[in-house]
Amino acid sequence: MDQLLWRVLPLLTLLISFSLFFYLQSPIIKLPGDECSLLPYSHYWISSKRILTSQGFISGSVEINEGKIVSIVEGYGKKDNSVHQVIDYGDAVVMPGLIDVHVHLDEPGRTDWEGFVTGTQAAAAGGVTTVVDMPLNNHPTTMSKETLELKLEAAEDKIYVDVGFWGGLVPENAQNTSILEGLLDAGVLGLKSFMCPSGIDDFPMTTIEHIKEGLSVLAKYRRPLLVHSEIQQDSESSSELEGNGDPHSYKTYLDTRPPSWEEAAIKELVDATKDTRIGGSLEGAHVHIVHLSDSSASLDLIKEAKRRGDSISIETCPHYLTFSSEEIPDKDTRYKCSPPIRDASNREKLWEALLDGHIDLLSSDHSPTVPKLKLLKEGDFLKAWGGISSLQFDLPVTWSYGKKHGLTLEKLSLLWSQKPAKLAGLESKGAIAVGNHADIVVWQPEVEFDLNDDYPVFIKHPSLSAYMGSRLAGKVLDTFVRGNLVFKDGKHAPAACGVPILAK
Ligand SMILES: NC(=O)NC(NC(N)=O)C(=O)[O-]
Ligand SMILES: [Zn+2]
Ligand SMILES: [Zn+2]
Repeated sequence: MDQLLWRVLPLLTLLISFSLFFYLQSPIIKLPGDECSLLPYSHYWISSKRILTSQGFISGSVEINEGKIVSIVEGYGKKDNSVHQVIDYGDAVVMPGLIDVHVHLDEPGRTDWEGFVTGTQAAAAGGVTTVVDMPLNNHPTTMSKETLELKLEAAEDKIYVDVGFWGGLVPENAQNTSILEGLLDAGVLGLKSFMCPSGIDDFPMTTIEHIKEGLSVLAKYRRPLLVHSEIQQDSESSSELEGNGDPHSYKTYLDTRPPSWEEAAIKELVDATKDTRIGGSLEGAHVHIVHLSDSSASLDLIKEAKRRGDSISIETCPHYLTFSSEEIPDKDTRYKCSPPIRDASNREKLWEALLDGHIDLLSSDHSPTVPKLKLLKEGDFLKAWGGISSLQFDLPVTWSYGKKHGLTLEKLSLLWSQKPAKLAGLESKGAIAVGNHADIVVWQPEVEFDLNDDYPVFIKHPSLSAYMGSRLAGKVLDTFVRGNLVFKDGKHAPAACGVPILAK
């Protein structure tokens, strides 16, 4: 009997110490009712042969505990599944989650257009772990502390990924800097303004004088101003064409918004940004040109400003890199946006600028509406709502077209995670690095899929997206936001546990 005991005892001790080990790790066991994550633990390792860290690709594991990345270990297969909670992704790519800094979520006020639930579920399904919401299309527009508070209230328990907010710079608050300071103190990550009509009555356009006022306030806060850079030109040709062309033809619309609109706005902006240089009167302020379409004179002006040392950056969007005006079918208003999608040679020059680093980052400018206002049946390009619907497809669209142009995964991540994090001032996001939020997308660049009616699309109005019907490469498997597995195999976590991001 004694002998038997001596044989069993070491085994028993081993068993007890194992159980104790797991018990002590037990923050990994979440409280019942915590429905933020599809994982039952919060301390675990992600392993893969292709992990894109801030130091480049490694084969190995990322340790995640309580929402943060706590260690990164090289050597795939080194983590023993029987001792640790390991999620082994094989050769799927593990990359920082995408940060989409230009999204119109339209809530409160126009939840029938999009909304926090649908928009952020679409983001999670597309590997986008943070979105920054635009101050317009929601009603009221976000241009004061009070209207930001309405946004925050509306977002409560509805966001599946983290959400930051841009505030609006409009004539009213540009002339009353205490409203502007109140808005910035309340936590918007920066401001956004339009140099042409925005299409929304309670978001009026700003002149360069308003913009300079805004920049002088922003300089103190060291936060950026994002500008929709088009100024309407009263050239005879544009007004003539607006009246006379066939509204069902895309070219009619294209001709009403020539590149000279973008050029005129950017000319005024780069004149102002010379003061953002070190030692200048606007040092600390930064101008970010949103959704650049014109890859000729407008781009040259910005390149020159950058060379001089101005604090200025540019984004473009996948639709300008994917589509071309020649290919847009008559009456297909899904492609209408401003500035407009231009011809194929313009698109190729945009790719060149993107790959050469002259264009800093990518964003979706996801700007949906209700199908009725997109006039899909009538097909009237002049009257239809301008805006592209694409949030869920940022990653596969960029990759599908980008790889043909020589885009690498490293560059893709720079454009979609690292640079956007920098623009929005999100210091703990945008890279897989120790100490950062565990915001991660796991995806298979080589896997193709058809974006057809059977595909699970979470944006509110899939029929408005010009990408529907296309075949894309790059399948998102899983998405983690601050360590919570928020999306897996087509399903979201039961609760919406994204966090509103406010600047301090
Ligand atoms: N009111 C809008 O959402 N406008 C948007 N519309 C586009 N891009 O067509 C935009 O970002 O300018
Ligand atoms: Zn715009
Ligand atoms: Zn927009």
